[in-house]
Amino acid sequence: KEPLEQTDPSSIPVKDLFPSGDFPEGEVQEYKNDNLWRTTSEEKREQERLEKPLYNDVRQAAEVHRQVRKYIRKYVKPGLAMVDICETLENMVRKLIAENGLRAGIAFPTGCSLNWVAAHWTPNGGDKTVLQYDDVMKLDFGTHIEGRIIDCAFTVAFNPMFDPLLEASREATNTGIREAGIDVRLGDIGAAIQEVMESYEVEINGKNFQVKSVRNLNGHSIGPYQIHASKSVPIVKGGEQTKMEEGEFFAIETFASTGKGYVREDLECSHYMKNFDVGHVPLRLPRAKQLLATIDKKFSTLAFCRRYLDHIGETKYLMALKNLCDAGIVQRIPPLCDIKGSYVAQFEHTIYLRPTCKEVLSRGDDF
Ligand SMILES: O=S(=O)(c1cccs1)N(Cc1ccc(F)cc1)Cc1ncn[nH]1
Ligand SMILES: [Mn+2]
Ligand SMILES: [Mn+2]
Ligand SMILES: [Mn+2]
Repeated sequence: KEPLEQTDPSSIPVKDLFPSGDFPEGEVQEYKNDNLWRTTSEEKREQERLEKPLYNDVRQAAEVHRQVRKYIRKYVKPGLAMVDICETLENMVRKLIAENGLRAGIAFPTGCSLNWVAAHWTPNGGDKTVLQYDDVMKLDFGTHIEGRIIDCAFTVAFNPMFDPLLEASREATNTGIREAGIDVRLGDIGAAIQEVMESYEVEINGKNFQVKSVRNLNGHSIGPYQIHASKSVPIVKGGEQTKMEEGEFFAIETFASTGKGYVREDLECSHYMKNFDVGHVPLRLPRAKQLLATIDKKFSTLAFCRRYLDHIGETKYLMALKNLCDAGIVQRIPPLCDIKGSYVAQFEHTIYLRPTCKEVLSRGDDF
């Protein structure tokens, strides 16, 4: 059967567009250097046939990501409230992914960090922030099917003076993706990313800057229901000798800055996430006990934000949430900021190191 046509704005769940259950493959890249044997190995091809259900889950999540961002790019304009941008995006993800509890849905809070805020900012309820013409907004959102997460981000700026800053991150991210591969040292990827990043200079409001790669932000490996697994992918040169391995998912993301190229925690926290390696903890405080039960049921180990607690009907939860954080059960993930007045751009894709090739799962015709 032929895939059906999506409406505009999108309304049909992606799984109904692909009745065969086979979802579009991402961009396939061959591994560099001596891994070319993998492309033709019968054993490796057989291994992939056995992994087909996994590929279709994560490819469905990737197709949802592509369709949502295609609509949102047209929708975002100066003058829109940040809350409206996030809720429009989140409602579209819920529809296109056919949200179903912990089996299919939003994977983490919609990052819409502005200007010198690099990551992990989303408005809390009641926030009045409005998007401006001169803003540099990083839209970083996640989709998942059965806990298989697509973590993918792009930057929106209306003023063309920011184009070279955006291009620096976009080219650096594509360089990181090309360098990635089985047995590649994470530190070597960081060096390649930094070299591209620092080859850019930008003029903003009459001042010249050499673009810096933010040295304390990283890409990361991804596991089932675990947005950051054990490995970090540096975006500057350094000694990281750990290697990438077959069968791993990675978020390759870079951050281009006109500031210090170094971020610190600042502003009110919105993002939270259960610690992956914390088991069952007996709690006496009734509100904390009830909130933990809700988190376990609605988010499990996926990251969430205050607006998501509002969305499921939780109220007056801040003290209980503080209790869970102080007990080490939930971690705060605060906004990460370069110096005030600077600008940061980001591009991010999720890749999978398949037995026969590297698949850029979230690649679209946009970036
Ligand atoms: O900075 S991270 O915490 C990190 C941890 C280890 C290496 S990188 N982080 C993981 C994450 C944390 C909270 C989220 F809601 C979503 C993701 C990277 C990231 N943020 C956005 N996209 N990707
Ligand atoms: Mn991300
Ligand atoms: Mn990421
Ligand atoms: Mn108990």
